[in-house]
Amino acid sequence: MDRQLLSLGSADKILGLILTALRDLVDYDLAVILKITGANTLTVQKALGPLVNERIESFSVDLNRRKDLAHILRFDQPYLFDEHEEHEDTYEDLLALPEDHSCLVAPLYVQDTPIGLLTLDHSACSMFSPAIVKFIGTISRLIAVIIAQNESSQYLDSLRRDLTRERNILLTREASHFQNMMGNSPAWARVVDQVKIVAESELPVLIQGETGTGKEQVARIIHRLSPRSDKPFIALNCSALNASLAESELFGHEKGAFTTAIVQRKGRFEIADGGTLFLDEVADLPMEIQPKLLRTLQEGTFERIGGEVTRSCDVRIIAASHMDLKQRVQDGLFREDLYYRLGVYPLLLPPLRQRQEDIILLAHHFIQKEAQKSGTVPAAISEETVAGLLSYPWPGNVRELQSAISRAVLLSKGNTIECRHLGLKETPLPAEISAPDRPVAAGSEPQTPFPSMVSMEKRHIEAALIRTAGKIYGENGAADLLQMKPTTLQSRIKKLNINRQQLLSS
Ligand SMILES: Nc1ncnc2c1ncn2[C@@H]1O[C@H](COP(=O)(O)OP(=O)(O)OP(=O)(O)O)[C@@H](O)[C@H]1O
Repeated sequence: MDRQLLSLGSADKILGLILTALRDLVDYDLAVILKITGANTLTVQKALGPLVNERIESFSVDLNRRKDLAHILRFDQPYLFDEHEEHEDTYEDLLALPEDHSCLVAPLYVQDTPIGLLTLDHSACSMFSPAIVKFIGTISRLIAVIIAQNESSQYLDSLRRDLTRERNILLTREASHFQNMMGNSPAWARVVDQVKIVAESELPVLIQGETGTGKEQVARIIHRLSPRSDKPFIALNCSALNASLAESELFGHEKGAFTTAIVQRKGRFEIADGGTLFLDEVADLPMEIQPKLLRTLQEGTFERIGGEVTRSCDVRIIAASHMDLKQRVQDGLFREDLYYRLGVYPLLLPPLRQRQEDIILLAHHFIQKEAQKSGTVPAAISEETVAGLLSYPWPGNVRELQSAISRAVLLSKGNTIECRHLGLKETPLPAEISAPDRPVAAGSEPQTPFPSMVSMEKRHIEAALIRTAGKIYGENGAADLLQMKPTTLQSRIKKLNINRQQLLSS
């Protein structure tokens, strides 16, 4: 549509255009469009012509009092006042009109409903011929449609604004859910996408990933983004639970059910009713209890230990494991049917070494958190430290990085963090989940080339640019973050062929 048409804007502007155009066709001294508003009141929307004054522009009249106007409004046709007929002036003496003048009033109808009035006045007599009256009859129908159309588009506009506001609130809320789960790498972006999708559903989710990759955090975010967010999120760590303890934790017990059951206790299923139950380290759940869990998941019912009442519950299950659960099934340590029940939506969290772009980002995030805690300026990190962080395999993933940074901030005593402050030791990687990704033992054939310093520097600068949304200069700019001169940073960006636009849109 024509941009000018779209920007016509307010009703006042549109009605002004209509009355101006009308004046080219019909000679008038005053043309007024009034609208029926609220409690049977006619209110001036727009007035034009030499006789306009401020009082006319703010004029409104109660139709219960003005029976003459109410009567005219009952019929969808213009009414021309007889010039010699005694009639009450529409604008109740606000106009200085001679005794004999021309006055035409046309109701504005949308289908069968009157929505307002168009009045035309002229100081001279006999200005409105029958042809003009007929023409005004037609034009008033068009004016009515335009007014109604404008109102509905304003209504749609306000709805759109409300929806946008609502969407922004939701997005901010969603963004705040992810704010402690940092990451810009493609691998992490895929996790975030999946989390958003699965959160809206009721599907059971099985989160797998090495230790410290953020499984519990992700489970909490799924719950917070789900329709169950106002109901409880209850977590149970299944490791180190024997069968009877696991049963009691899951389903509760009645008083006296066993020697130590001195009081009755609800289980996690009962407490989580309506919400989400997070079964952490589910691979460790004793075999004996697995059929009972399966039954509850299938039927939504359970009994407390020592209880006879069958209770029902409505619980969404999110399970997590740092072990490969399928392998546990193959090893005969986990029931296959339960595995399929829990793993309807599998979510694999990438290890930190597969999120190279995030390592420096997370390191800065944790440095900042430390600085916030101690009320000091965030520590800087040396280039050697950056290379060290990027080449380390991070068997303990984000948790290990977080601990390394906390330690380094302490040891560096407010100075630049050096590699030695991190205290990283080469450790074998966990075998369970990331077999294809294990590091190459010294002396054996490397699977992937060791990253060069130049590629590390490029990644580091890219991470800083992503973090500052491409800003180089000034406070909180990438140069500030990297503690280098902005001009030096710019020349490095050029030299390393970093395309800021591409980087930020990817
Ligand atoms: N993307 C991330 N951004 C910021 N912090 C993170 C991120 N991922 C994990 N963390 C932090 O790392 C720590 C470990 O996360 P979490 O406990 O969720 O991991 P996990 O996979 O459940 O660990 P485990 O297997 O040992 O139970 C937490 O302090 C968490 O806040």
